[in-house]
Amino acid sequence: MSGIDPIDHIIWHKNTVSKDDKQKLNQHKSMMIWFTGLSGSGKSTLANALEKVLHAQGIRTYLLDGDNLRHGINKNLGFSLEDRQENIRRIAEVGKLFVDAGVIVLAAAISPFEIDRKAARDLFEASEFIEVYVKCSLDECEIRDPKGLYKKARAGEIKDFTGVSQPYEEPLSPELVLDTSTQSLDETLEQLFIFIKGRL
Ligand SMILES: Nc1ncnc2c1ncn2[C@@H]1O[C@H](COP(=O)(O)OS(=O)(=O)O)[C@@H](OP(=O)(O)O)[C@H]1O
Ligand SMILES: Nc1ncnc2c1ncn2[C@@H]1O[C@H](COP(=O)(O)OP(=O)(O)O)[C@@H](O)[C@H]1O
Repeated sequence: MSGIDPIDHIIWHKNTVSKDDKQKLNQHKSMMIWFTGLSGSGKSTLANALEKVLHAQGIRTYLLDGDNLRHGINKNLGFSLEDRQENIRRIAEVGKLFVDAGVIVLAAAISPFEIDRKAARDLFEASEFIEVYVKCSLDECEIRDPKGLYKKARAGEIKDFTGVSQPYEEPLSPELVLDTSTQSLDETLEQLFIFIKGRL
């Protein structure tokens, strides 16, 4: 290796139509709302419910769901620590493009490691990244088991399963914590909507 990074020869070209211009056209700010939590905690349910409310108010949104992206852009990734890191990196980078396009992005991914969530956060301006910890006890997630995955993980049919055979690190300083073990969907959605409305 020559020691010269190819990135040294790639110069950033500033786009003529800025993020600010796009936000003005949309008449709202753009941001990344990042949902993290155990499988079955309620990330997808809450993200879909919030998107529906925002969409009904004429707000431009896009939902990046970890499960869905693993059918396409992330289909070559598994659940090792390295693959999860790359999964989060891609979701965050794609989300950044949407935020740049003036859109409110909702990303729902387990994102179990603080270091990967921090790397995602660092791609955005401070006010643009809202980390929502969808908090739910492992016991309750296992009772819900909406996809039957905990049962399979306990039976040893799925390895590296978050909460069972791989850790979930609770967020250190999320913007919002929603406790779905003790509160209904309507209650948690209301808290979330009030918080986001204050940032629009
Ligand atoms: N080993 C293992 N561990 C955790 N989850 C697993 C695993 N294998 C498959 N699944 C299913 O994949 C969904 C998690 O994908 P994510 O992209 O959100 O994961 S991560 O952010 O990279 O940790 C997760 O979706 P949710 O249940 O919606 O969280 C599971 O349905
Ligand atoms: N307050 C709540 N918020 C979100 N989901 C909840 C809540 N209370 C119960 N649930 C239920 O928990 C399950 C969560 O599933 P899901 O949204 O797929 O989780 P995740 O995307 O985190 O894997 C759903 O069946 C949902 O109806």
